[in-house]
This record gives sequence, structure tokens and C-alpha cells, in this order.
Amino acid sequence: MTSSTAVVDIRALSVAFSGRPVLSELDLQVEPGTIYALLGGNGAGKSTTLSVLLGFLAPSSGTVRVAGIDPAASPEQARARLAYLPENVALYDHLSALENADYLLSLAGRRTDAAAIRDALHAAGLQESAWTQRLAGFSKGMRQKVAIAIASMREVPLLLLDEPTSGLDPGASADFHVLLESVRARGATVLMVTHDLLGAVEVADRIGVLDHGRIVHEVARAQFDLPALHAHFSGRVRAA
Ligand SMILES: Nc1ncnc2c1ncn2[C@@H]1O[C@H](COP(=O)(O)OP(=O)(O)OP(=O)(O)O)[C@@H](O)[C@H]1O
Repeated sequence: MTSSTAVVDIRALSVAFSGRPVLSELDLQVEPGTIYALLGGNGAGKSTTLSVLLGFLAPSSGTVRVAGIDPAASPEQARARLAYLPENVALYDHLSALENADYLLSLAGRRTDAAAIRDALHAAGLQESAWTQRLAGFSKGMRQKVAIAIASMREVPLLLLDEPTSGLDPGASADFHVLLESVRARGATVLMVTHDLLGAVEVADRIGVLDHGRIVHEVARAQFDLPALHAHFSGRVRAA
């Protein structure tokens, strides 16, 4: 394998369930400090790709590296280099934003002081009046801000996001995209899987369309073409 600077480096990845191929020779590289949106319809293989990056699923063939680490061989090392935000961010409802950050960072082996947590929550755009409130009443967008504050304090190079804007209204989506841009500005790399074509066009540096387990269309920001992306995303190109 050639050396690569990509934070996510997937080459010829195949995964099959009971002999049925779900990812077929998938190639996907995400360069440092960029936001990559992986678009795909239901069953395209997005969650399977994330499971492989997280080290929960082993490839049938191909190679996968997360910041240089093979997640199948060294899942804990790979996970130490990433923050994973599932569609519904997993935090403790009975704890406040400050307490969640304090507790989860201590679990991750990080010693942090209250001032640093406050700074991170502020940078993530969570209003100060919410810092001491229990998360039970938080919206999805507020939970994401807490999770991203925690990720930024862990100083992980990679953020993996699963459907981050599903269920967000347009204003909250736009806020989330601004937050992602600030994450990128600090040098982190983002891979988000999504059904949200317009959101991807708004924030991504690169978009790949996944269909039947492989990238059928990939384009950099300067070449974004909404009708073409839509055609690939909706499968109309394949059908034509
Ligand atoms: N553990 C499993 N065992 C068998 N088949 C699976 C398993 N996990 C996923 N699949 C199948 O693999 C295919 C891809 O699933 P995957 O969840 O990766 O798609 P997705 O792009 O994330 O879809 P969605 O947008 O609906 O979440 C689907 O056909 C799914 O049924």
C-alpha cells in the first residue's frame, strides 16, 4: 500500500453479509482538514462504512486506515483518534452539559478543568444559560454542540457524523454547518454520512455518492453541480 496523508483511507473495501456484498471495492479518502459528505440512499452502505471505521466490522477484503491505524486490528487505538456522533447523540440526560463533558472526558482519560470545558462549550455555540441545565430538555442541535465541545477537547483528528442534520430545522442545520466549519478551521477532519443533499452542498469540501456499496460519483466543491448530484443520488443516472 502506498503511504497516504488521508485521515480516512479506504481502499478496495468489500464487506459481505452472509455472502451478500454490501460494500464492493469501495475507495474513499478524506484529506486532513476537510469535510467530506458521503451521500447515499437507504441501504447504500453508509452505516456499514462507519461500522468498519469504528472497528465493529472487519473487511472481507481491502484496507482501511483511520489516521494511519487499522481499525480491525487496533479498534481502541482507532477510536481514540475519532469522535463518533450517531444520529441521536448519546449523552446523559440527567446530567448537565458541564457534567456530561466532565464525566465523558474523564472516561476518555482526559483531565480537564471547568474553565476549559466552559471555553469549549462557548466555542461550540451553546448558550451559557444552558450549561448547567440537564440535557433531558435539550434539542438535537444543542446535544450536538455538547458532543462537539467534548470532541474538540479530546483533540481527535477525525469526526464521524451519522445523519447530523436529520430532524433539524433549516436554521438549526445552518448553525450546525457553521459549527462544522469552525471544527475544520481548527484542523479537524469530518466525514459525515447523510441523505441531506442541500446540506452537503452547503458545507462539504467534497461529496461522494454511495450506491450499492461503491462511490458512483465524487466531486470537489469547485465542481459541485446540484442537478448532477441529484441525478446520481436519486439513481437516475444508473437507470438512464
Ligand atoms: N448486520 C447485518 N446483517 C445483514 N445485513 C445487513 C447488516 N447490516 C446491514 N445490512 C444490509 O446491508 C445493506 C447496507 O446497509 P447500511 O445500513 O450500511 O445502509 P445505509 O446506507 O446506512 O442505509 P440507511 O440510510 O437506511 O441507514 C442493507 O441492505 C442492509 O440491509
